[in-house]
Amino acid sequence: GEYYTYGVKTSKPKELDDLMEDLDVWGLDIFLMDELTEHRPLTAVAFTIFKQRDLMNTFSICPSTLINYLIELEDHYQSVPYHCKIHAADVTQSMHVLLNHKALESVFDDDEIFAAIFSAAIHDVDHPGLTNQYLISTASELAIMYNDDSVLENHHLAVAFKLLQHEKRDIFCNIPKKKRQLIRTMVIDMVRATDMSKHMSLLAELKTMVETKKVAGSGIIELDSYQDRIRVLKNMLHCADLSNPTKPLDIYRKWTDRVMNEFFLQGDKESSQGLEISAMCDRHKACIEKTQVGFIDFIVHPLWESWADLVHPDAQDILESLQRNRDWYSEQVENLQALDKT
Ligand SMILES: COc1ccc(-c2ccn(CCC(=O)N3C[C@@H](C)O[C@H](C)C3)n2)cc1OC1CCCC1
Ligand SMILES: [Mg+2]
Ligand SMILES: [Zn+2]
Repeated sequence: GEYYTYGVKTSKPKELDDLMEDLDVWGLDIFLMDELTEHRPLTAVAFTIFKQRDLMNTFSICPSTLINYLIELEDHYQSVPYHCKIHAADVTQSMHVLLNHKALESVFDDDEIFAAIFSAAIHDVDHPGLTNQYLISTASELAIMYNDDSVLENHHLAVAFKLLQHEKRDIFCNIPKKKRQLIRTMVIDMVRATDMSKHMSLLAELKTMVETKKVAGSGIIELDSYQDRIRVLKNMLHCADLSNPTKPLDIYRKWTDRVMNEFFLQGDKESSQGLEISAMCDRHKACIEKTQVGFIDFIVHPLWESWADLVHPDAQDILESLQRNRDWYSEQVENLQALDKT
């Protein structure tokens, strides 16, 4: 058919070739990827990563089955401002870069790499643009289904695995049963760990691993138990999910606009339903810049500082980018405060 090198149609093959040069670069312009792939950023990014990592051969996945699955998966991302298919593509590409850290070289095997990339691609599928707290407070169908426990994250997993149940989409069909179950277990562990309510315990585990880190002479980390290996992978996906503030400022600011839009739409819903408007969801009261400084200081920097310790010195440039962005948003807060005084 018309599928090109990257599994998708494009009217600008040269420009897409150039952009794909940056597939393993932190700060790839995922919004340009969305444009050049005619709004199939997730299919293009995931397919190309699978190809680059030779995962189709390793797991005997036929390209058309992978394309069929990725297109169906991408079509199940809702057109909400933040948790859309571009976010999924962004987290998948970010995961791909983190897996390339020198300190992690040849640490993970093919099963773990496949599970990690697959988890990133599916991790927010069918996200309604509402928070777990909102779904729980409104006794939504999803909250009832999942008994208020990691409601969205369990839903993303169920949708993603259900999409596999069609023979022309089942990318696991040639994987031996035992191995398929191991990969499924790892994927469930990783996606459940993207629930913000798990953040503090995940970070505590990461800090413990840093303190007890065993490093070979080459600087490569030694992880000898499943628990340790999955702990690193869970933190890696959580870092990728919380990577917006570490990207180039113009890209970060687009994500801020989108996440605030999604929060404000929830606030509008809450207001029209006579509910109390959730924190940061009131479009008439939010201070976007101040909230980003707080988000970086209390959540993003502590996490990335620990990650950078674990893979030292591989994430130094990421930390520096985060610091620059924090300073920029902090200056905006000062400018706004100065304005209030005029
Ligand atoms: C660019 O800005 C952000 C980018 C990402 C996040 C963020 C926090 C936790 N995650 C991980 C997924 C998650 O758990 N949730 C549940 C809830 C916190 O909404 C998040 C959106 C998703 N992602 C937050 C961001 O800003 C904060 C939210 C509004 C102002 C400060
Ligand atoms: Mg999520
Ligand atoms: Zn996410």
